[in-house]
Amino acid sequence: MSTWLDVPADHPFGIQTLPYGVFATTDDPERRRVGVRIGDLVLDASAVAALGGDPGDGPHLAAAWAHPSLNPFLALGPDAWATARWWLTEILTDDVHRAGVEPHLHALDRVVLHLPVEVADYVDFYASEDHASNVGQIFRPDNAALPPNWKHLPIGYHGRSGTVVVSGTDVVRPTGQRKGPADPVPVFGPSIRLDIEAELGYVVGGATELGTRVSVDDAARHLFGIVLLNDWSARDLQAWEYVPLGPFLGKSFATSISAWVTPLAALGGARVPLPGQSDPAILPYLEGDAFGLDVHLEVSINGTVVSRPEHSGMYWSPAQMLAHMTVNGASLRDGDLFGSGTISGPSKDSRGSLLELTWNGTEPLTLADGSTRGFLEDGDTVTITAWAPGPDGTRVGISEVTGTITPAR
Ligand SMILES: O=C(O)/C=C/C(=O)CC(=O)CC(=O)O
Ligand SMILES: [Ca+2]
Ligand SMILES: [Mg+2]
Repeated sequence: MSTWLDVPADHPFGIQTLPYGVFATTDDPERRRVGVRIGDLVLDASAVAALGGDPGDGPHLAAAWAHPSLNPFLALGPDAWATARWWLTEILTDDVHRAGVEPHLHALDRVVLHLPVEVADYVDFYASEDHASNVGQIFRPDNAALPPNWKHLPIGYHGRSGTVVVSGTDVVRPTGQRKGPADPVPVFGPSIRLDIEAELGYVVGGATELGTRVSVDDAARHLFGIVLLNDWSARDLQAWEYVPLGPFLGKSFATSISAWVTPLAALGGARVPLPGQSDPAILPYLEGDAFGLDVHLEVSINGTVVSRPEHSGMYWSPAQMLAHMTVNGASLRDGDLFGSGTISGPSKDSRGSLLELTWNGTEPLTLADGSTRGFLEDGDTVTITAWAPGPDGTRVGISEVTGTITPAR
């Protein structure tokens, strides 16, 4: 499959990828609408859909895509998502559409990208066995590395959807309470253990009714796509506040996601079996087509690569997380977002947080400029990139998530 556009066949954002985002042009910054990335261009999707004509499926999508978020498109559900992808592929591959489409392509460096989704509910899971056992050893050295429920259910917590920000947004160092072992009483001030968590975020559509549940087999009908997600975490605030109700202010100050949502439909070639869940056996409601995803991540701080986590090693799959999230009858909303949890592998250079990479700051990392880090300093820029295998030996680019730490206010 090839496009009439001048995009190299090995471009990670070629015709095999086609992620969705929300953009405005620098000339007209107030008019936000849905765009589709192809190469280093952004297609104004609603403008092209509104042209109508052959192949004829565009017009009903034009209205959904004219909005400043993907939510109305997410609400249309999986059949419309499939039609849309087919239609976009058609207009970008058959050059009969070239004259109509070309005026609606904008250079990536002439647009501003916005938060792609108005995030409804945000949940973060804890699905990497290596991450969970590392954090268990660090935070709870007197207990077993994994909690007793860990292999029976995908553990998660509800986060703060209103502080999910788009890639490129600065992150203000959070302030709060901490109490180290040597402090007789809690201390108030800016976090001194500010960390990252490299994760995938799953974007949900096709809202469901309260009281119903979604099976593992049906989950893919609600999983629209993925983003890269950085769950910024203040480890000192977290360690003091989290017993017994779990993460709260230590993680709610900001969560960054990529500007482009990669549709699950682009990741057919990345589906892999899960590493294995036979011991202990899982309950039947968590069984089904629980595919894993072979996504390769790279985490860098100020340009130095510090880790290469592999999503394929995750114990729990997104379909199982979605089934678990709704097993009690909780409804799904268009724009729900859930995180995979920190992606860590067995080797030291595949850990997805500084907490693990530096073993709670005791084994600092050295960056290319010779400076060392236990945790993040003001001015540090953290960037996560990723790719997944696509059709015919191509790579599907997963758009980066980046953010810079600014001083506490
Ligand atoms: O085990 C803990 O007490 C804390 C774990 C985390 O901070 C990780 C978390 O947010 C879930 C995850 O990203 O895996
Ligand atoms: Ca997390
Ligand atoms: Mg967060």
